[in-house]
Amino acid sequence: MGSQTPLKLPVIDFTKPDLKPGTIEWDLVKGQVKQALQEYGCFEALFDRIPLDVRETIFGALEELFDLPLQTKIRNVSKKPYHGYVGQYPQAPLYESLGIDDANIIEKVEAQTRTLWPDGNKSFSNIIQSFSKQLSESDQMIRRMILESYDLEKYMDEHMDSTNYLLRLMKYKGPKTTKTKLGLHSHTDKNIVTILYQNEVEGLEVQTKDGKWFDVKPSKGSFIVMIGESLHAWLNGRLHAPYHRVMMSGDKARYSIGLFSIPKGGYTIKAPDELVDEAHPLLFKPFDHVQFLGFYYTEAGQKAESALKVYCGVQN
Ligand SMILES: O=C(O)CCC(=O)C(=O)O
Ligand SMILES: [Fe+2]
Repeated sequence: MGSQTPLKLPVIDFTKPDLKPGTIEWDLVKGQVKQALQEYGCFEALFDRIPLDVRETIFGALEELFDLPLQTKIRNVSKKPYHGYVGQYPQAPLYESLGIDDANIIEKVEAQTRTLWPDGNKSFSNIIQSFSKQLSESDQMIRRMILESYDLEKYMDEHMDSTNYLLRLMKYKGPKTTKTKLGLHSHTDKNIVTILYQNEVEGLEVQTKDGKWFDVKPSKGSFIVMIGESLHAWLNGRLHAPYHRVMMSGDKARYSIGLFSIPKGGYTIKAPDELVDEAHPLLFKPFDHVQFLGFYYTEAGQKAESALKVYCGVQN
């Protein structure tokens, strides 16, 4: 909490012109991505696909959203657990969030916007969709690099087609104390890749592989890319899915946005044969992400240190 381990995440620059597969630039960045994800499970990323004015005005859209009455916000529901409105939890009193499923697809965003604003809200749905669409292209670029790094090109189309995008919009109230208060409890993400974007209020902390917490302080306008447990499992443990949490202090609200690439229900996550051998025995039995989430949100799933290991871990 606060000024603990003075560690700075690697910063990876994706803004170079002509960052295309097959170029020297691409291979250099690809190497940095692999190294950062093996070591920390996350890195800070510079992307320039999303115009600066969108990056700045999107927090205004979040403010407008969270200023809606609670009765309105709870109309944001989803069949999948943790995809709709989450908040008013005694264990996390500062935290509130909403989810937009298939946030890169305009018709889907407009329909979900109408549950909040019955007459629609064009400026809200447009900014949410364009932010998500551009960021989903960055997600795909990073996943392409990861698959190439492990010589898994033949799975590229299947892998890309097996996910959809959830955008979560989050608000953490300032606790208005000098003492640090929990914003969001320590967890690993359960999906494939998460890309986080935040306003100027810090609070995200990540745990290193050897258990030390450190503050993540992205520079203005940059993003945090993080691996979830579904990718960790699919790659048979090659990349690390880090524990992280949010700790809050001060008066100001933290707004953050997460784009989550999530395996579709019905798609079985199974480590490719290429990644399973004597030195790397299979870590997880094949599983369905949506069914796993069902377990994760049970009492047993919440209690487990690693819900995925309890659910489908192989005893080696
Ligand atoms: O607000 C943040 O920066 C982190 C959010 C997060 O970890 C999550 O939604 O899974
Ligand atoms: Fe997370």
